[in-house]
Amino acid sequence: MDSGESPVELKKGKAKKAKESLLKQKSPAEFFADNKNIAGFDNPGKSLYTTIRELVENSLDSAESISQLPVVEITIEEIGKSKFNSMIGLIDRERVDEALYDDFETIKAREKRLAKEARQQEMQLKKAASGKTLKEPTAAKGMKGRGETSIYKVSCKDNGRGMAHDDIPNMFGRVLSGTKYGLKQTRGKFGLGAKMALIWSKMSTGLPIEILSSTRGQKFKSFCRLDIDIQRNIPHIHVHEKRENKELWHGAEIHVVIEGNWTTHRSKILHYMRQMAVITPYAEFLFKFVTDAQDKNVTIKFARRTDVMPPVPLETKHHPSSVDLLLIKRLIEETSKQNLLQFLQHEFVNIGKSYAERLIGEMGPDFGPKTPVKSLTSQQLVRIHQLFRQAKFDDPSGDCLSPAGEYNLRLGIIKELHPDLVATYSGSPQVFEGHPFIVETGVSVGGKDVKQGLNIFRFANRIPLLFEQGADVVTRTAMKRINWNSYKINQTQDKIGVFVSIVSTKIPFKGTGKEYIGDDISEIASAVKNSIKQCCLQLKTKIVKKIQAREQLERKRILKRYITDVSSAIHGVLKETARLQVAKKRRYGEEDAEMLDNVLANVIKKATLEEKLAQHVEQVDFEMAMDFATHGGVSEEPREAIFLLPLESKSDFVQLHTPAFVIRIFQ
Ligand SMILES: Nc1ncnc2c1ncn2[C@@H]1O[C@H](COP(=O)(O)OP(=O)(O)OP(=O)(O)O)[C@@H](O)[C@H]1O
Repeated sequence: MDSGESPVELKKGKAKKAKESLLKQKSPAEFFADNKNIAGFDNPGKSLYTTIRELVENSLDSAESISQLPVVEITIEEIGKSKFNSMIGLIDRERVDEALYDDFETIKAREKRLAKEARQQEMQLKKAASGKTLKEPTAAKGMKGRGETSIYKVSCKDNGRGMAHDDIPNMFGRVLSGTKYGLKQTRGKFGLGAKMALIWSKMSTGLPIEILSSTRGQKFKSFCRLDIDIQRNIPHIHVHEKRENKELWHGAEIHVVIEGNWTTHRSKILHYMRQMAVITPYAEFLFKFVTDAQDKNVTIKFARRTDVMPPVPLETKHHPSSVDLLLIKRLIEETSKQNLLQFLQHEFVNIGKSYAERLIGEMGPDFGPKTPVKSLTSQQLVRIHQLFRQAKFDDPSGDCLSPAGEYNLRLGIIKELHPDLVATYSGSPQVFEGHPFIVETGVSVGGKDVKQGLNIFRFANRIPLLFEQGADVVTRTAMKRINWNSYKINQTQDKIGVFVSIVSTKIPFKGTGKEYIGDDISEIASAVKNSIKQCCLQLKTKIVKKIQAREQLERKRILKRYITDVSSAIHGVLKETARLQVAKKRRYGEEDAEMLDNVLANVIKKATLEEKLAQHVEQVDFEMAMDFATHGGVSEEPREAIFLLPLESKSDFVQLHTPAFVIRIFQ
């Protein structure tokens, strides 16, 4: 068709159209660079925290994947802006136009600030004199103080699996690439963390990331220095070479230089490390913060407390109820199985051969066990998907999961809170959207350095979660759905520790920053509630016993307090009565008369009465304790049958029941 336009006009038209088009594309790297907050890189301080997290979690995943007890060394070296400038060959410049800078103050503004500070100081002094608590004076506008950022070199070294030489550039320089997309309990999942650290370094310092790595038995170490082409989402390699590895070291060592803020996030970073050490007691962590101001340096070694590692989580297959149409299509593309029967049987959990046959029968006449799976039409896939949604399948088992274990949780609580009482509970595997999960909980009461009220510690796939506490399912459940009073625990006054660890093949984090688990998945919310309640029930028994023991002690103490007075009163009455008997004013029976004689002869003294009364109080106390134990006191404890078996086993026995145990005596 002839438009009647000349080639020049056509070209111009096309260029105009291109200019007018609003359609633009973004690469994943560009998207995350623009929205770095959703990956936990909200500001320089938080970015420092998240970078450390991502590197540490990669190191642990890596060491655990080869069943190696992890040793992780983390160093944060403060470089400072001036040192950084000289590192990149930028000469420091003196300020010329002071008024250009954000922290510039006019003489008037300075006078105003000084006057305000003097007023504040005066008020503080007055408050201090009247014994009132003092508030930190707020920094005046223009003074950066805690907000000051700096440049840090973050290094993380581990003894893990290492990476294949050729894979390194993509592992660190292509957003959404990784080895943890399978259905398996791992800390990492998205294929994003390490790349975000690199994107942040590119955005804040412009410096590349450095990786040194070697796999087990490999005679060379791979060294790679790279940054990322954000628009194209591909690695931009500066150096990628093999180096000598005489000591046959295996693991990875990552160095990245980023802007951060140690001052504002120091406590969160240390808190994270401490909690990581709590939930990973089989790992050794060496944490260092190095700066020019020697007194600010930090070195902490979190020693390994056990050599027993939880079993390595296993990769599992999809549960039919958890797959969507896209996933079914992908599984069909990837499967090596030829026909529908084999496909159903081998690519999913909980579909045995006979169940697969029944499912195929239910799909209709167009389907048969021998139907080539790759020939299925889109409609047929929809039919399969619909059936997967409606049919009944056994729940996936939790065998592929590796929970931290009640023992580790208890150890952690004792280490963190030094409580007076602690109870732990490990729930059986449960399921949400076809993914198995296990909730383990520890609840404690009392302890030193613990604040009153609820102290909540959350872990997901053995990662400590420190941000967004208020929106998390654990916090909400503990605050709103547990009636602490009914377990004799005071929610506001007692020092309560709540540790909850959830593991799953899929943790439904809100956002890629892995900061909290929402409160909207009813299966998880009810499992969390149940496991906290189970701990509370155990605690209630202990607390009731403690209260009873305390009351008993108190009763004894009160009774004992009266012994002296009561004894002297009785002794006085007896003496008076004895005198009346001597004066023949009154006559008593033989036994009483003898007792009165003894009083007069000082055989029965005040001390004798005191001693007898004290013995009586002890006796009554003992009888009451026995009575309590026989009538239900001990019955709240879990009972276990103990049997004394004869060498040659006979089944003829009598059974004796006591409140605490059962004895079987064989005849
Ligand atoms: N220290 C390490 N040792 C061995 N492999 C590593 C190490 N760090 C990263 N990797 C590899 O690089 C891949 C990408 O890491 P990255 O942190 O970007 O994502 P991820 O850990 O898979 O997922 P997430 O974004 O959820 O953390 C990992 O899947 C892992 O295979």
